[in-house]
Amino acid sequence: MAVYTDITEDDLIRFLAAYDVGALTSYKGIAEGVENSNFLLHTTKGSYILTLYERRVNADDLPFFLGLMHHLAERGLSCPLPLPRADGELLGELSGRPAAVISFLEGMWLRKPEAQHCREVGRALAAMHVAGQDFPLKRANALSVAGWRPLWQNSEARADEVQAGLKDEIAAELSYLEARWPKNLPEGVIHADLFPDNVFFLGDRLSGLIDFYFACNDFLAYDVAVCLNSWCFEKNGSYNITKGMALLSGYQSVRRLTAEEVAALPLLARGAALRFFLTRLYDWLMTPPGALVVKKDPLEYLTKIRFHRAILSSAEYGLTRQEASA
Ligand SMILES: Nc1ncnc2c1ncn2[C@@H]1O[C@H](COP(=O)(O)OP(=O)(O)O)[C@@H](O)[C@H]1O
Ligand SMILES: N[C@@H](CCOP(=O)(O)O)C(=O)O
Repeated sequence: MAVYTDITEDDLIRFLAAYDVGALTSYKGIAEGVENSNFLLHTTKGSYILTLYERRVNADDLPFFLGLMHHLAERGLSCPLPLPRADGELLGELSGRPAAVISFLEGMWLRKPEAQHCREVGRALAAMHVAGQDFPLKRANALSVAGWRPLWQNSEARADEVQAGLKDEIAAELSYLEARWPKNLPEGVIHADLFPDNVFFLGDRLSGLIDFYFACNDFLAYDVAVCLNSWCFEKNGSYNITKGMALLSGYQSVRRLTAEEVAALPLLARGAALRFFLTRLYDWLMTPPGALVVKKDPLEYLTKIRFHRAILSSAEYGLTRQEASA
């Protein structure tokens, strides 16, 4: 359960007095998520999410995240909205953390997404990329290639505790990617963490995207790679090309990938897999015992790195031969 910071009812009531949300009737910590502390609030006016921003979120970045949610919602994308306080601010402070009240998004995330859901996610991702094009704020991706080595250096010495040989394999992978990482692909605002637990569905219909707290400016196709990794692999580690095909065709029904993006896909997918491997490895090794969070398995992402390493052509992800060789 991701509740890193606890709150008291008295503090919460005082905090909510600055918002037009009615009177608190109940609240509870949410047993999901990894990064921030989230609480579900019920008030006389409805349901809301209270988020306390934790360790990986830099308070200076919050205007970017919260502003982006507004920008996307104004352009018709379904995502939650931060509520303004009476003084017009979107952020307050609770239990010593920056905190916001966010509108409640109806729906559930899918534990077993099918190809049709992957198609919807591809479409929604591309719609987000298009809607983000005129977002005026900028935020560099702190977890892109330049951020991987410092992250690795924190875990490297203990990597072989997780699996023998990991230290050498990841060192080689990192050097390979650093030397070849693309420089000139189409850029824009990306979600950067659009995993199944950040996409809500009502029945088979996508009802919205949440968790914009890794959003940043980076290669658009890198976001596609993050989604291929998180939506199109089965629990046994195999890549499901039907899901890949659906996700890519859904994406391209809204925004076509350029020939350069298609050619870069295996490398981007490898990098995206390394990025999540590294944050998971760090958390695996560093999270203190007893912390109220479910740690995610880094080895799931090692399997994905190895899969992408063996890819010879982007057609293997589910692009048609024509698209893959254009
Ligand atoms: N706006 C929202 N509406 C409804 N539920 C939400 C909303 N935001 C978060 N949640 C719930 O909180 C959980 C964790 O949120 P998330 O933003 O993924 O946390 P974290 O930033 O810690 O990863 C989600 O899986 C969902 O159950
Ligand atoms: N999606 C990341 C971890 C971040 O968790 P989220 O709950 O913020 O999506 C992973 O799976 O490693």
